[in-house]
Amino acid sequence: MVSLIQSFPPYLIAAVASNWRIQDKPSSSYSALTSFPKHRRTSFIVSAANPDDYHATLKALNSRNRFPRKSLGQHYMLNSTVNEQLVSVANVKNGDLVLEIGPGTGSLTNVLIVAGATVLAIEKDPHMAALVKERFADTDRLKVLEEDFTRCHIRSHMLSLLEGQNLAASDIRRAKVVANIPFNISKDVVKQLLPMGDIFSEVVLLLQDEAALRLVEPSSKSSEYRPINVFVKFYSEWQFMPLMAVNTVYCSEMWVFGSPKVRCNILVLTQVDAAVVTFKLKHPSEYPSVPSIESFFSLVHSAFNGKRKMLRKTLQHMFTSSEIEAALDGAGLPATSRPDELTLDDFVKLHNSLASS
Ligand SMILES: C[S@@+](CC[C@H](N)C(=O)[O-])C[C@H]1O[C@@H](n2cnc3c(N)ncnc32)[C@H](O)[C@@H]1O
Repeated sequence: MVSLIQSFPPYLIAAVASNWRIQDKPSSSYSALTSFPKHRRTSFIVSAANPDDYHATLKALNSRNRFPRKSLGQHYMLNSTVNEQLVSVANVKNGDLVLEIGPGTGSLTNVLIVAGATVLAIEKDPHMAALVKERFADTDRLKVLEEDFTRCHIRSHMLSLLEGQNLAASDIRRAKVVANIPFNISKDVVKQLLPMGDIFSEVVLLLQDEAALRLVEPSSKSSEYRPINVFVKFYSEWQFMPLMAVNTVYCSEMWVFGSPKVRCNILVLTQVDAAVVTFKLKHPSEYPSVPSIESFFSLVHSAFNGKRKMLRKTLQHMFTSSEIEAALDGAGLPATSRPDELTLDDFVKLHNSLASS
């Protein structure tokens, strides 16, 4: 890490020591930091994107004396064009109701409000929730809830907002989700939101490209194929748009060895390969026809217990071998089928055939 930092020209290394104050012109150099007392926490910036984007973000963080926190996946967006792309992909129009997860400093929230949306923002970090409330205190088109999205009752929050809109039946539109989410909760977010096609028309997420590909790309006969891929296809039609080198800022820790040794919080301005994934949610009336969605996914999960095993083995705690073979036959599948060979349609046929046996 030290050699990485040293490889940057000094003007790209902004020492923002002295309690995290931002300097308009990065001036201090890396070597200046080594004169700080041992174990003193300090911070500095490596590399630089568009100065306006990073200064706006850093000033917002500085106003609350905050570092981006790794545990909360706080990678803050420094490309305002990416925020605009997200809003345009979701086709956000005047009067839309939009759910944003993790508004952070409010850079995407701002673009949503400018586009005319009313925004419900769920932010787990109390400091960032307070920052966003303060930043948009002048508008009544933002409601910020300080909650953990993975634990909140999003359906009841959305229903009370939709009901409160007092719209005529012909004007009621389903809401949208537009968010740059922390990568560590991307699977939870997808699992919670995709079955809500009665409330949301689309979910547009900025995801790390590898996480995005794991969710949407693997199809049957691929070694990466998992129950989550069957789940995504059951509830949505998706589109994937890769974005190379998106500028974000996050915080990392390092020891700078010297005399004395200094522990630093480093603000790293970095570029990540991300992707915008749009899930067009099916309305519940469009879901594949199964007698029970719960028992359908229970079958899919059981089928993948022992991915390389044949279904007549993995499902034998639920059905007899002859029931499974008859159902496979009824679904037009070989008796030796394995879970990663079945498409969504195949699973539906297999489930329905077993359910009626
Ligand atoms: C990747 S940052 C994105 C921030 C901002 N939207 C942007 O584009 O710069 C993720 C945000 O989600 C928040 N967050 C993390 N875990 C969360 C959770 N479980 N529920 C709600 N917000 C969460 C973080 O505090 C942070 O503000």
